[in-house]
Amino acid sequence: MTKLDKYKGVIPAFYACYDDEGNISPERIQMLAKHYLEVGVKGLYVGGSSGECIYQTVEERKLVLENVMEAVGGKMTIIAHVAAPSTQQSIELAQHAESLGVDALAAIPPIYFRLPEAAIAAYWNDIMDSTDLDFIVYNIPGTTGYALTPTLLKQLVKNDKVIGVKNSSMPVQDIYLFKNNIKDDFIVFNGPDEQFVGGRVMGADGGIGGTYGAMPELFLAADHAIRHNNMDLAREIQYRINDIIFSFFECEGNMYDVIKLILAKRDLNIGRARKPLQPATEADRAKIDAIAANINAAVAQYKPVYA
Ligand SMILES: CC(=O)N[C@H](C=O)[C@@H](O)[C@H](O)[C@H](O)CO
Ligand SMILES: CC(=O)C(=O)O
Repeated sequence: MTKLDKYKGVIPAFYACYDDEGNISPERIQMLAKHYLEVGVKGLYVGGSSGECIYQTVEERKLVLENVMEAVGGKMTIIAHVAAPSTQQSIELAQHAESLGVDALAAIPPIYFRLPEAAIAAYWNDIMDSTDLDFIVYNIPGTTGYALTPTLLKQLVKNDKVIGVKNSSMPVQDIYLFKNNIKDDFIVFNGPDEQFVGGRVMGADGGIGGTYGAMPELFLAADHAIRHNNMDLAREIQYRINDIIFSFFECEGNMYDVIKLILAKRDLNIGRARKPLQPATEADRAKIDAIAANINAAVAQYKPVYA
């Protein structure tokens, strides 16, 4: 068992939990966190895209993390995503997360302005310098417009706090770039859920994903198949996962709103996605019923792989 084993596995990106008025719901946060603990995932990634972080205030984000920690802290690995519009707010969130006892911090690059790489490095280093926690660099060029380079990563890892990269770029070969020749005992998390199996084969140690929370059992089954070298089964499960993810995208509503409506059908009501994320439409409702049934069928089929 190495110090980094606690990060190796299936880590759902935790969804924003609101009450029926759209305010942060401590009860629903605790309910959802306990649900994932029971399902048996390795940890939770709190306050990322799936947590709708950019649509929440610093105070709201603190409340979210406090409730996750109260419900499952110490029982699962908790990674707090703390990037916020300013460095000052990001540091405030980082220090708050440290005071709650999370395992690690993660951050996207600075948002909105296209800043030079030196400013991006300084942003990540400022956050790292503000706590003693492990730090995960988040590479998600599709949404941030900045693609992490191995050159910058080699510079960043001079700081021992950097333990890994969450890689959400699309080329699976980027996992090789961030895994190979960076430093010993370095973690890469697969980002795109549609290529969880491909990323793992390329060397990702685990995954953090935005759709895991809708069907964690399928990712646990795929993870089990990979660990047991059953690649035909791993691929079969990945294809089933992808059919489900692509059906999310056939809805007019935003994926997170669609997923929330699916979770509500399983007695996991966490409210709706915040605007400007588009709400699911009436026309989506029938599709959502069918997707929920498809997820249930896939879970019934593949949960026995690991359970
Ligand atoms: C761009 C984006 O949000 N990527 C997420 C994180 O890597 C993924 O987990 C996606 O939510 C998922 O692959 C669905 O497309
Ligand atoms: C999907 C993901 O990793 C996030 O919520 O940031």
